[in-house]
Amino acid sequence: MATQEAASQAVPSFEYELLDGDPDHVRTVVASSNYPSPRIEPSKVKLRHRIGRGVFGDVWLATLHQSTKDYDEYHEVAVKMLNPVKEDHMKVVFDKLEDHFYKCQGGKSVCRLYGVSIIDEKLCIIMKFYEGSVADKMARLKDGKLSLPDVLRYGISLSQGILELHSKEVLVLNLKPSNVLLSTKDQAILGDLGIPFLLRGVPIPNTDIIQRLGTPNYMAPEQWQPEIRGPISNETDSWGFGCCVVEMLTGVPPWHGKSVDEIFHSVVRKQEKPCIPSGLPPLIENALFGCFEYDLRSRPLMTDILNVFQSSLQGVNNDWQAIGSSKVLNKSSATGHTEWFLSKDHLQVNDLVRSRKPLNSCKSDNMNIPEGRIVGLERETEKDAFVLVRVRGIHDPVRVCASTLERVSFGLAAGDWIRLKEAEKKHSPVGILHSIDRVGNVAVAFIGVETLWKGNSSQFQMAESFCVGQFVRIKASVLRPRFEWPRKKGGVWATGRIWWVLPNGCLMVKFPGILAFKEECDTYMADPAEVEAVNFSTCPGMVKKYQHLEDFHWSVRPVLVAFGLFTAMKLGIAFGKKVGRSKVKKPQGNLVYCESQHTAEGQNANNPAWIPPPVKNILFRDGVGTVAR
Ligand SMILES: Nc1ncnc2c1ncn2[C@@H]1O[C@H](COP(=O)(O)OP(=O)(O)OP(=O)(O)O)[C@@H](O)[C@H]1O
Repeated sequence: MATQEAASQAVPSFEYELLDGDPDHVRTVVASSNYPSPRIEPSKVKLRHRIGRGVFGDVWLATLHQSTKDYDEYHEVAVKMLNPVKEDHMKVVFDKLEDHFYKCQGGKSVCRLYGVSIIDEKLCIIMKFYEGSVADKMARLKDGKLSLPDVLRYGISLSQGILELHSKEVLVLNLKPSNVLLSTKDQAILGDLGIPFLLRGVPIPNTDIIQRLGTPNYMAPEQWQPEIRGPISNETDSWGFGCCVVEMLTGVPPWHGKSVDEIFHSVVRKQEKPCIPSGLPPLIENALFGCFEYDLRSRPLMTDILNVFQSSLQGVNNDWQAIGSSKVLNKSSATGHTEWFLSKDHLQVNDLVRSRKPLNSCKSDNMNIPEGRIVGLERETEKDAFVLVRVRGIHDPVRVCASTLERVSFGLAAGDWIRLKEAEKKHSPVGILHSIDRVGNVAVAFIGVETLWKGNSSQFQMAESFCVGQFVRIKASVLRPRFEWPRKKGGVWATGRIWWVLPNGCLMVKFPGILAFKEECDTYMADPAEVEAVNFSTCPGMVKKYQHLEDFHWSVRPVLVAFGLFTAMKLGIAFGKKVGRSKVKKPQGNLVYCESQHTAEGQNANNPAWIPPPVKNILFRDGVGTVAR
């Protein structure tokens, strides 16, 4: 209560400017006047009834009272009342909310905001009331599906709204049909202006509620544990957008009927993707496939999606029908990069370039151009554009397909492994470079940071790179690794094989040398700063080399033991036979005991191939006995 009073006292009175009496044009004068704050006194908001309850709070229909000395006005508004936050965080979050308010102002395709307030000790966003959402419209239809032209139309304005937020460095993270509102002109309006993004890291008093960064059915893989599997970035919203479109087309939300744990298992662990209905225009289908790439770097940006939707709108008709669903195909090129990945950086004349490494690979298979400079561009076919590269030692410029080259600035290219010169405690010092511009500004993903880390190339040096298939082990100097890691008998760190590299450099490691009975227990994570590569050449001595061989598969040891036994038996048999034969031929004592026969009957009785040829008669020197078989 104290917080609320304090907030209310601190809140300056809020003024509106009414244009032509149209509530659509009620706009705050805060931004343009002397008023420093969009805060609205709680007494001016009268809650009427609750419209709905969401993961991050409730939405109410309310009346906003506005009075000046000249007039008294009441406006119908919607109030998003956020879930309670801890009292000692209230001020910080309220300040953030205020800042968020300014950022989200003025977009054409985003929900119009009127102000922020604290009502009943809960943070509130006061916004324009819209007639309904895309989810409401779908609920009114018999099969719940929208027509393709409607989906494309809504998709266009939705992507414009998302782009407006991205331009202010705000991520939405909660794209779903109930958060796509509809204007009176049936235009899609982005209704959730990044509430999960705003509230990330803010503790809530109710510890029973699991805080998530979105709504499970619509969440991208990195959104589940952004500090570990991140970063969350603009492409995270591409996944959410794809989910929205699939639901609009099919009438069914992605992962419908699955529990939160099951969705996590499908999306994050098994790397499954929502099903895309077949029969869509190829460009749309291709963009949707791209939205569901596991590695966010391979997904399209909102501008790419907007272009595709705009160009597909002409020429589609209402007759489209969802025919079954198609699984996502891997559309990566020879280097493992999608067209969306490649479209994120365009080469220019004078750029330093080198041959592009395949995705998650340590070395380029084809280092045709170890280093060169672009001296000419061919732009006729943008997608497969060719460039002319001047390479040292070659007289004429070489004509190369642009997609096989990567730009190198300040010695770094997107995808490189880099290490911070001055380590920070809260995150790994080793990360993956996501982008570098021509003046050296970089965006890097680290374990321990939820979003992309922005800085300058001078803060980094190259780090050892890791790739899928490599064997790694925790460095001996690391006593307590960031993530759990198995040990071998005797307490030494086990060696595992990299199975996947996440966009922040987090290594997903399997232990083929350890027999795991549960699927969930067979994958471990590792901080690249804490591991070292292991291979035959770095294993000193035969014992270490043999131990490394055991890391390849848990069956190596049993197979080798069996092989050893087999060899021992074979040798035994051969030796026994020799001895036996020589004794039969040259009997010297009363009793001739055939050792090889005994061995074969005892340990390999089930294996006829191992039994020596039947012995009909064994002669004793004195001719007393015969053993028949
Ligand atoms: N400005 C608005 N005008 C009219 N209806 C709105 C407005 N904002 C939200 N709604 C509607 O209120 C209902 C509840 O919204 P809310 O955003 O709280 O729930 P949600 O979308 O299910 O969950 P989340 O909290 O994850 O966003 C939804 O049906 C939504 O369409």
